[in-house]
Amino acid sequence: MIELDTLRKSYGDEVVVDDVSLTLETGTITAVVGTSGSGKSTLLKLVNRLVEPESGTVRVDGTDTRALPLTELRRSIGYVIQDNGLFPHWSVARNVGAVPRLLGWPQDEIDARVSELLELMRLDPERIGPRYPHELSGGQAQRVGVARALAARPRMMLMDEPFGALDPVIRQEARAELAAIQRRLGATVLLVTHDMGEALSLGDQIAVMEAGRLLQVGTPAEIVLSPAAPQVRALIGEDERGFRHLALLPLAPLVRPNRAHVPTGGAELGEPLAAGASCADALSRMIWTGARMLPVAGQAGEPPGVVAIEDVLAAGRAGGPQTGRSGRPDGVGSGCDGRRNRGTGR
Ligand SMILES: Nc1ncnc2c1ncn2[C@@H]1O[C@H](COP(=O)(O)OP(=O)(O)OP(=O)(O)O)[C@@H](O)[C@H]1O
Repeated sequence: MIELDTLRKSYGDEVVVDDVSLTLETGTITAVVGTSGSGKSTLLKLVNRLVEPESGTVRVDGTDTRALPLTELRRSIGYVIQDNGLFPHWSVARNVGAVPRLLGWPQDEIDARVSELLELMRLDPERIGPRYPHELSGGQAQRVGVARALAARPRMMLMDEPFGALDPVIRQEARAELAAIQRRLGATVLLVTHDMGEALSLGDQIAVMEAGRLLQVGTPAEIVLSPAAPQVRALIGEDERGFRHLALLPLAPLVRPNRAHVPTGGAELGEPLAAGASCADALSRMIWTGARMLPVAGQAGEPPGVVAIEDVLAAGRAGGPQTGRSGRPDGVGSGCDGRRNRGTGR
């Protein structure tokens, strides 16, 4: 667990981080969102002590980070910054292997890890490994930056707009990949993003910042259903709340047996929706095809079923009969069980 306890930092007479307290549970992703200049990056830098707080404490598993040697602290925390921060005179492979090398890993293990991570990031180790950062596109350099941060399997990751330079398709894949890696490593992640959709799809917890202060901390469902301030409402987008809510809701609880004999796929309806799809995915397909009922693939050995537009709309309605404040179901058939629907957020 990482605890930020009343952290404060000023530059001149501007208080950039204003008594911020936040707990990051082990193995979770906390997404920090907020307007430009609200202090998000500075908050991240206070955690790995790239910036020292004027007052307040950061504790990692109960230990005040000031009690740890700075190099040990930094090596134990993966750090990804927007402009990737790669060493320009080092090859990609050397950049990715930097922390394992500092930690004294044997060279063959470093080489294997570098190849594994580059492949994970869809970068050909043979072709891209020997290149220098200036020979990469912005998106490739950003993926190398993420690979480097993951290299020594850190238990903590600080990520500052890690996907900003990626095109939408690769960004979606990179998000899904991050979620999978994070689950596998059980890492604790603090992620800064401008993109509310990214925050909602990746975050177990969302922290909204404004002028150095935390306006609201909550689950994605709490932020969407009960924004605590007009600024939070604005970040969500008044007219996007319905879709944002639907993107958080897994479709599975709404699936009925296929008694209506809806065709399972075909050119008109497309492939059946994946068992792990969100309610937003279903509604989007319904709008596009004009179908009011769609086939859904079965979960692990279950037969395929169908989903009806009425159920999707009812599940997405804020304050509707099925939706509680925390996003947990109050009744049978609700699609809103508060579970994050990672990787399909928009
Ligand atoms: N080293 C510094 N010296 C002086 N002022 C700074 C310094 N670093 C940040 N600031 C100021 O602190 C405020 C918060 O900056 P920060 O980078 O933390 O915001 P942010 O929310 O991450 O912004 P963005 O979303 O635009 O990246 C800004 O007004 C910025 O100008």
